[in-house]
Amino acid sequence: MTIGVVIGESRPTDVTVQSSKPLSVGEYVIIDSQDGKILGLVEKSIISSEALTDVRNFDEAVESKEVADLNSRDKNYKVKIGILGFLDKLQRGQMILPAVPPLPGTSILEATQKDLGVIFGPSSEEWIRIGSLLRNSSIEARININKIVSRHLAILAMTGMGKSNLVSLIARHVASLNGTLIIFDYHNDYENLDVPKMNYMMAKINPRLLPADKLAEVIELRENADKQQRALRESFTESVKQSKDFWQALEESTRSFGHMTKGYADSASRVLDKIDDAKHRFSDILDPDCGDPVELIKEGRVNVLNISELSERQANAGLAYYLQELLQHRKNAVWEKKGKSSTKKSNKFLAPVFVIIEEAHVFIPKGEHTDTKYWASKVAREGRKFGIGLGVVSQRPRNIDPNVLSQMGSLAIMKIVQDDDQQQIASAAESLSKDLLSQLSSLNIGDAVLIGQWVNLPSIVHVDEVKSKKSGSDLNAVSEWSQTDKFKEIAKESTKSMIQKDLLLD
Ligand SMILES: Nc1ncnc2c1ncn2[C@@H]1O[C@H](COP(=O)(O)OP(=O)(O)OP(=O)(O)O)[C@@H](O)[C@H]1O
Repeated sequence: MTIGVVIGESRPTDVTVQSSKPLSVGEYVIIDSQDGKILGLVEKSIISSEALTDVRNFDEAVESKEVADLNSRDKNYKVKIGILGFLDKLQRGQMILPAVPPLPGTSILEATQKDLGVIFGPSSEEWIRIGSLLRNSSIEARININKIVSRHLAILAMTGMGKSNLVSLIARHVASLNGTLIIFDYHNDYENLDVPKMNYMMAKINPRLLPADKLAEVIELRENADKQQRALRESFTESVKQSKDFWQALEESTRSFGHMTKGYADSASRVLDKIDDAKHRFSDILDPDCGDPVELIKEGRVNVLNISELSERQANAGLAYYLQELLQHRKNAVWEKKGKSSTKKSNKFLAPVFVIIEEAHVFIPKGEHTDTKYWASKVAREGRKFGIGLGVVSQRPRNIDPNVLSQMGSLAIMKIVQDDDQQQIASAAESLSKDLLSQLSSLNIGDAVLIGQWVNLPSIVHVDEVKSKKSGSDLNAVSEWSQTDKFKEIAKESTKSMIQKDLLLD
């Protein structure tokens, strides 16, 4: 059905159209050009009224409204449509723009399932459903999961706009494909994630496996306390690492270093305090007897590593360790497959893994060195060769390291209003056009702009809500307070009856 006609000047990249009804920004349409069907995206939509133009006061506005209501030709729907390429070529994955612009007078048609289905919802196994097109809601939106494992992913949005919902959706699909996913969960958002055979665990750090400077970080020695750093470094010997009782051996070694080394008694004693403190405060996290924590990750499963109990520095050291080890395991596995491995050690992670880092701006910050950033950049650069994909999730894209962000081959961007966040994303993602960028502040919860290699074309979609996901949703303080009130009554009553019982017993 014809819904518009090309008018005015027309270009190979965009046309202006007079339409029969208002069209939504983000809607796909077909331009029935002289050279074949072209897919277009509504980029601008303007409605004007002849009668209500140049109105000078309220009375005139009221009168003009009556005139406008009576005149069926009063409203004018003008639309700017961006040209995406020839439809048949896009359906085969090629983006070819017309050399000659569509002629003025060319008809604009509604896009059908047959036109769009192949482009936005290919049916092969690696394309997983993520939702539907926001403006053509009958069309399924799918993403290519292979591309995010090989070329990485960023999920960026203001808080509460649906980042963890999207992560949960991806996790479900990965689980159904028997893939290996590791989520570093900084706010304990995924404990109740409803995926089969999920492996949920507290992230642990085995102090024996750390280099001395990292051990200093996790027991929270001050960075510039040089003498304490040295005391720990010298005491943290191979025999301490191998000893049965790690903490005791480390303490003895530190004590003896303090005695033997002139001018270090006080520093060693401070290190001993720190060790004692860490041993008690972080007993759940720093575990010298947990073996290699990477061994606890299960292949072919969704693994959620709760890092919410770790301090920022500990989480950083922990994440860096996991990333380094995972990359090494994948390298060994790939080399072994190619018959180039020099180690006889049996490798874990024989198939690709996907790692998601929540709160990426904390661990991969702009303008500041962190170990996680070092390893994340390495994974971002080398992951493609070795089958380790990185997913970064953040509500503050402006604070993420731009180099790492620009290595993310695919992006899901939800509502973002801050200008500097938008600019940072725009400079990291070439395929984010100005028009799509301008859409970001008007998106609703669960709406996302998808760009990059995981989609055939940039698209605006509404992501499916993961209904059974209990995590992440805002808590209902009012209802919980009313429950607490009831509990208080019960508590009061039961205490009363106990007091009565006690009196009777007396
Ligand atoms: N696609 C969606 N459709 C409908 N509702 C959604 C969708 N995605 C998320 N929501 C709702 O929005 C709320 C916040 O979602 P979510 O926890 O995923 O956001 P978030 O961006 O991860 O937030 P935070 O930054 O606080 O972690 C939830 O209550 C969720 O049910």
